[in-house]
Amino acid sequence: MAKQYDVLFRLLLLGDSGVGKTCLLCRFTDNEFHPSHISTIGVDFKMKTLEIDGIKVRIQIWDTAGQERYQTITKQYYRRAQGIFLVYDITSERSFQHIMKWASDVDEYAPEKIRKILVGNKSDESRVSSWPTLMEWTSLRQVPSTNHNITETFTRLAEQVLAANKKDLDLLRMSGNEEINLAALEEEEGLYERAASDESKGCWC
Ligand SMILES: Nc1nc2c(ncn2[C@@H]2O[C@H](COP(=O)(O)OP(=O)(O)OP(=O)(O)O)[C@@H](O)[C@H]2O)c(=O)[nH]1
Repeated sequence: MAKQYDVLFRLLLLGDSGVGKTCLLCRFTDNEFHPSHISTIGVDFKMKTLEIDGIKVRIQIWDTAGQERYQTITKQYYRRAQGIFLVYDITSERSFQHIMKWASDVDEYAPEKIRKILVGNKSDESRVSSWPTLMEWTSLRQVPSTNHNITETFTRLAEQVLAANKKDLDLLRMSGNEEINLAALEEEEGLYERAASDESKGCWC
């Protein structure tokens, strides 16, 4: 049987409630958009496979609730991620200001090697947050930002995770591993199953 992927890893969507994390994910995996805001409860995930430089990359994308009351739960997922999207809404300065808080939580709870990308969502709206502030922030924190389309945004972070783990991947490949699971899913079956059973509740679009 042909193998389904060469490498699997986990990405996490973080940001205030309402910035559009669930919609970003649904547009990426199912090409669907729904106008209503139904807050995510805890966490939810979807999978997608991309091909990058001839490598089949399976990504498991975790959509976290932006609401404060779920943050104890969602923080538990940081340390299992290889890449993080810090999402804000370009029409909400407040959501951009809160990025500092999200980023410092990532620094505290996520592995050092984690790759981050800043995403300004709702680019179809006319009000845009202050670009000088954005530039200052991204250069200070060395976090790249993106104004690309959805697929490009997910692909860009996946490329960065691949590049960050290249040495380990090469070693694993040389030792004959067929499918390389950076997310080490087998250790977390309970977590995985619980989230899967909640999927219909958390993400309807
Ligand atoms: N105009 C516009 N609206 C968007 C866009 N993306 C999302 N929205 C709207 O923003 C609202 C919130 O979107 P969600 O994806 O549910 O937000 P979320 O960040 O997942 O929210 P929580 O689950 O509460 O953390 C919804 O009404 C969406 O329709 C976008 O690109 N443009």
